[in-house]
Amino acid sequence: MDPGTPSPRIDASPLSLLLSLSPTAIVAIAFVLYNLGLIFHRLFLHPLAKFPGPKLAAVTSLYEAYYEILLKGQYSRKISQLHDKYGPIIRVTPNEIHIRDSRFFETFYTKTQHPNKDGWDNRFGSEHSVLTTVNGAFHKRRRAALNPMFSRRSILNFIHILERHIDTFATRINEFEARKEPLNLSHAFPALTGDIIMDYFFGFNYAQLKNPEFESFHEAFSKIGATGHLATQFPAILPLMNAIPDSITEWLQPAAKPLLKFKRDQWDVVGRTLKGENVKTNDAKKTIFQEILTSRLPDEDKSHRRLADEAQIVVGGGVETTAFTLSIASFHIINTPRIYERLHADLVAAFPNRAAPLDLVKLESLPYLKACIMEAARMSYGLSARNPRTHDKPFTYGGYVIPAGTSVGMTISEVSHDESIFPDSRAYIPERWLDEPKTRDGVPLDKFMVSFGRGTRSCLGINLAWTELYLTLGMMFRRYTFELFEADVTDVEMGHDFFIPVVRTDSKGVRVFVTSTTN
Ligand code: HEM
Repeated sequence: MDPGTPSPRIDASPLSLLLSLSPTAIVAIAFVLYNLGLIFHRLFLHPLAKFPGPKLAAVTSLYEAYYEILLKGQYSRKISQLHDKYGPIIRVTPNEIHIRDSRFFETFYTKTQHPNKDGWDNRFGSEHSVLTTVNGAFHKRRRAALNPMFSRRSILNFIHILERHIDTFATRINEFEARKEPLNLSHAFPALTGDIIMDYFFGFNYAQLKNPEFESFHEAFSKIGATGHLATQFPAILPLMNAIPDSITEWLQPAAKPLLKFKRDQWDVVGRTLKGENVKTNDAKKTIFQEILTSRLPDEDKSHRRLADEAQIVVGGGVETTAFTLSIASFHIINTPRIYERLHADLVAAFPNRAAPLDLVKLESLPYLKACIMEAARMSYGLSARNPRTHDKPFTYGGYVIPAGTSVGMTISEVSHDESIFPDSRAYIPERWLDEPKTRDGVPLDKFMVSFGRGTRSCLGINLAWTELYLTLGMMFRRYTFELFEADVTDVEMGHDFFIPVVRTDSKGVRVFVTSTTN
C-alpha cells in the first residue's frame, strides 16, 4: 500500500458490529442477554432475593421441573431436605416461598381471611372449580353455594345410599371369600368411593363396585396425575391436550379411558340437567348439582363449563383421598394383629349380632375405631402437593417480611411427619390418639391433624369422608378377618407426589384373603 494512502477506517462501534450480524445471531445474543439479566434480577434485585434456599431454585423453575417431571413427583421430598439445610423458610422457585413449621400451620391457613390460591388453575387447566379458584372472593361465594350440601345433616339424609354401597361391598367381599381369591383393596376402595361420590353429585353411579375388576377412575388418576406437573411448568399443555380427540388420547394412554368417558358423560349430564331433564335415578333428596343450580350464585357461575369443571374436581377430590385413607388403615390394621384384635373386640361388643346394620352414631362412639381413622388420615395427607396462598398484604415470618403478592406454601406431610409432634411418625400407632393426647408442650394433638387442610379453603367433604371411613372400616373389621397376600408397607406409602400421594408405580395393591368371622 502506498504509504501516503490513509488506511481504510474500521468502524468498530457496537451498533455497526450488531448490524453486521445475521438475524439469528442477533436473536441468540438478545436471548442470552435477557436471561443473564433475568438471572441477575432474580438473584440480587428480586423481592425474594434475600430468602434462603438453593440459588438454582431462585434462578429458574426448571429446578422444580427436574424433580417433578423427570424424577416423577419428588420435589416435596427435596423441599423437606432443603428445609433441613436452610431452615424453616426457603425460596423454592423464583417466585415462591415455602414454610415448614407445624405450629404455624393453623395461623397460616386462617379461618378469617380469604387469600388467593395461585397455580392450581394451571395444574388442573381450570380455574372454575372451588378447589382451583384463584381469587379468594370468588372462592368464598362458590364455596358458600356448596356448603349446605356437605353439612352433617345432608350426609345423614344421604346415608341410606351410602349404606347400600357398603352392603354391595360386603357382597363382593363374600364372593372373594367363596372363591378363595385375593381381593385387591386398593382397587375396591376407589370403586366404592367413586360410586358414592357419583350418587352424591349427580344422583346416579357407574356401578364400579359391581365391576368384576373394580374398574374405576383410580388407574387414570394415578397414571395421569403427573400431567399436573407438566401443566404447572407449561400451562398451554392442557388446553392443547383437550384439543386432541379423545380417541387419540386413549390410544396414547389407555388408562385415561374411564376418566375421559367420565368427562364426556358429565359434560352431557350437566347439559341435560341445564335443559331441565332429570338425570337423577337414585332416591337422594337432592344432589350437589341441584344444590348449585338452585343456589344464589350469579349466572356466570352456573355456566355449563364451570359446572362441568366443578363436577370433575369434586369427584376427583372425593375418590382417591378417602380410598387411600381406607387402604392405609386396612393395611396396617391387618398387618398388626394387636390392632386388629382390639378393634374387632370393640366392634363385637358394640354390635353383638354380626349381620346387624352398623349404626353410624354407635360407630362414632368407639374411641379405638376413631383413633385408627385419625392415624390413617394423618398418614394419608389428603394432598401431597404444597398448598399455596397469596396474601395482598406483606406478612412477617421468622424475621422475614414476605412481600404482598408472594405465593407462599406449606405441606401437610411435613406436619404429619414432624417427629417432635408424632414420634416414630412413619409407624401406624392408633394409640397416640387415645385419651385426649397432648404434645410434649401441652398442645392438644388434634391441632396437628391437618390432613383435611385448615382455614377457609379446608376440605369440604370432611363429613362425607369420615362417614365413609366409619361405615367401611366398621363393616370390614366387625365381619371379617384378613390375611395379606404379597403386600408390604410400600403399597400404602407415598412413592410419588402427583398432587395426591401415589404409591410406587409397580405396586400391585393391598391384596388380601378374606374369612368371615364366626362371632
Ligand atoms: C380422607 C379423605 C379426604 C381428605 C384427607 C381430604 C383432604 C382435603 C384437603 C387437604 C383439602 C384442602 C385444600 C386446600 O386447603 O386448598 C381438601 C379440599 C377439598 N375437598 Fe377433600 N379430602 C378428603 C375427602 C373429600 C371428599 C370425600 C370430598 C367430597 C366430595 C372432598 C371434597 C373436597 C373439596 C370440594 C375441596 C375444596 C374445598 C375448597 O377449596 O374450598 N374431599 N380436601
